Amino acid sequence: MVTIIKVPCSSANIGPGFDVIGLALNIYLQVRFTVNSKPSSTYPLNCRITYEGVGSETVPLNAEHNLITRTAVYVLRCHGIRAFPAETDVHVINPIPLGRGLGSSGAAIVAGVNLANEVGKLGLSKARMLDYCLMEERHPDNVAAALYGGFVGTYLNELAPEDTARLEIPLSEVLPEPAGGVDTGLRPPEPPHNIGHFKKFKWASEIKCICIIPNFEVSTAKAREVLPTEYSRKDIVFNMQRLALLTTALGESPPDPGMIYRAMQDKLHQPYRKTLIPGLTEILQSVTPQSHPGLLGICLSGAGPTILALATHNFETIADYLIEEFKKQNITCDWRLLQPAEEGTTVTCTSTPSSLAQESLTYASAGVSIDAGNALVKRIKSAVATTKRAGADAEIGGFGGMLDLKDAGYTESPILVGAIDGIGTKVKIAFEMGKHDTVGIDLVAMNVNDLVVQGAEPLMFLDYYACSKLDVESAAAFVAGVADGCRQARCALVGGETAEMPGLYREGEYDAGGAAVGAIKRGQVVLPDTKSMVEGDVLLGLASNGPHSNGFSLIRKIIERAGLSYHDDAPWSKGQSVGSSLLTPTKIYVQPLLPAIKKGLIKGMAHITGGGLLENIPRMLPDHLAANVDARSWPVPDVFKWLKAEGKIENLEFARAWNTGLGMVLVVESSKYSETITVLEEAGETVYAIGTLTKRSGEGCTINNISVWN
Ligand SMILES: Nc1ncnc2c1ncn2[C@@H]1O[C@H](COP(=O)(O)OP(=O)(O)O)[C@@H](O)[C@H]1O
Ligand SMILES: N[C@@H](CCOP(=O)(O)O)C(=O)O
Repeated sequence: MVTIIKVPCSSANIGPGFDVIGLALNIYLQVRFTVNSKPSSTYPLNCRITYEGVGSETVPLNAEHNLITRTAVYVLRCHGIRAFPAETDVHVINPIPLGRGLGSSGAAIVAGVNLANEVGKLGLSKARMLDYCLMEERHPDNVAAALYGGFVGTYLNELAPEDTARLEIPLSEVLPEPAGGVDTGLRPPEPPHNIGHFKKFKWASEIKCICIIPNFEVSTAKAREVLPTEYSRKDIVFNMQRLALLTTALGESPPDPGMIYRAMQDKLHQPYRKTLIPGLTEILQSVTPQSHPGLLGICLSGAGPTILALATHNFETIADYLIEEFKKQNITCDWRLLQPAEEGTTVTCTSTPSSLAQESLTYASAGVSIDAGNALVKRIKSAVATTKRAGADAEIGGFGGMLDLKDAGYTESPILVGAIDGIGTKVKIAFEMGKHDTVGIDLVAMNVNDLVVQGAEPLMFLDYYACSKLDVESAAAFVAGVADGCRQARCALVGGETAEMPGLYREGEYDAGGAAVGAIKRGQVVLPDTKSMVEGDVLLGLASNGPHSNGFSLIRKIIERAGLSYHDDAPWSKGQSVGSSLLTPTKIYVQPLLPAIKKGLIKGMAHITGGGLLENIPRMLPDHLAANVDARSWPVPDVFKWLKAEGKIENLEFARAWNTGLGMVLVVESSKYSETITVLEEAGETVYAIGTLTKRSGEGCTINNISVWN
């Protein structure tokens, strides 16, 4: 049996709530343990620790020194158990940055108390566990949020003098060096009952947390040493007034930026901590809801140095700006877009086959949440409805999606065309950036662009979203992107599938695919019309949006080899991060192309995806004709120039891996090419005459003057 304890990180104080309020956020410490019955163990306290993630080089793996296991031993000893059962295997997976004000120590302590509760079968209530946590971390904000989840307010009892004395007794009395004393064999002092109290507040779902995480640590202990021991009545009243309003204001939809921004001011801790965090005051004052729409408020996260900016939109712009402000102090930062972890600490057991036979199982216990699936359907209904078109109402919930061809304008039976595709590894950049609302556009684009090259009008779309554990927020953002793509292509999103498959995908990741159906009116030419193509026909190229949705395995390799993070500035695009530039959605060419198709201006089209110009152009040509393309006739976008140079990509490989700046290539009769350009330019396209068709003697596509790419 493997038991998994999952504890969220937390942001404490939220401005005026020093030592009072905490917000659990969705980065989780995981402690997995098994107890393997053995007569004895050679590990200290019978516990073997392995560790992966943040701090793997610094966090001690000796159970007497490690914060998680030391905390667990304290709780066990309070219950007369001197050590872990022989032999306990503890594996820690920690993605929480240490010493940055995101409650890593609070999470470790909560995990330790839960670990003791599980291995010792102590049956402690959460309230009692909070008492134990508070023996180690004396401020309740982080531990209460991590234990209970969500946005919490806390207070500690005023203790009797003897209890205060006991509270002061540090862990060192019960644990051997270096924690302090020798193992006396005595029971350690137990915490008084019900020391900590908490209340959960509402949190408006549109408020997200931008965490700007500087590349240096500030220990919470040090950040408490710089605080005064006494405050003026004026400063205390200042904070209390703001705190009282803030806790309600953050639960109201829509949130009031003016109120929240002012209510997040503080006079009790931030002004004193500026000595530890260069530029803190200036950075906190550098953004307002007026200067940065979407921003609600900004403060130090916990004891810092992380900055917490609450916002409803424009997350990346706000983050980029704050990162630039830190740069002025020569501090580099990482950033994360986080959201509240409502559930708090969870403990799950993965049973071995023999114990599995004993339990009453549920679908949820196997990791599939029907409730989350239902919540997602509710969330996406309105976005899906915006894709309604003639013939389809785009209402989800049925077993199959429908479209009435007659209502869609097809009175005679049309030719139906289907396409199916995925996004590829571009999704991995969405995971890195925590931005899920554009890859759905890529998914639609990859399909509908394939339909339109046949001359078909896209009519309906269905998407497939598969993940390990369904995160309603990111799945809803993904579907909003799909709906956006469908609106651009004017096709109805008539259905889809969300598959939650624990164990199949990595946690926090997903994959997506989709299929589109379109139609060609009876009598209209099906493209490519290879019979009509002749030598001298002109090739037109339509500008792309950079790398569309293929070639990303190579792109990711180049970025990795260049040592860049996706949050770093894009070397090829000022003011944009690597990730946001690469997430630019694939261009959807449907609406600009359909009028030109209807006018009979186009003989054939090639959607430039994997295989690039070299492989895709010949797909639309007859065997006797070849494309002669001049590499000087269109500009290669800066992103491609940088990728080519950084990856030392040879010219022919370049023309095969990516679209080089052209997302679509058209064959047009030479007499119609200027009219076609006019029609396409009027529809907003950038068009280049890139070559002509000639008699084929060898390759189906030759790129001349390719050396301009050197
Ligand atoms: N998962 C963990 N395992 C062991 N020790 C940890 C873990 N997480 C945090 N700690 C300890 O807590 C310290 C950070 O605590 P603290 O200064 O309170 O910062 P934070 O703001 O991250 O809570 C780390 O340097 C480390 O010693
Ligand atoms: N209220 C405490 C919160 C410390 O949080 P951490 O995440 O920095 O440990 C304080 O401000 O000292």
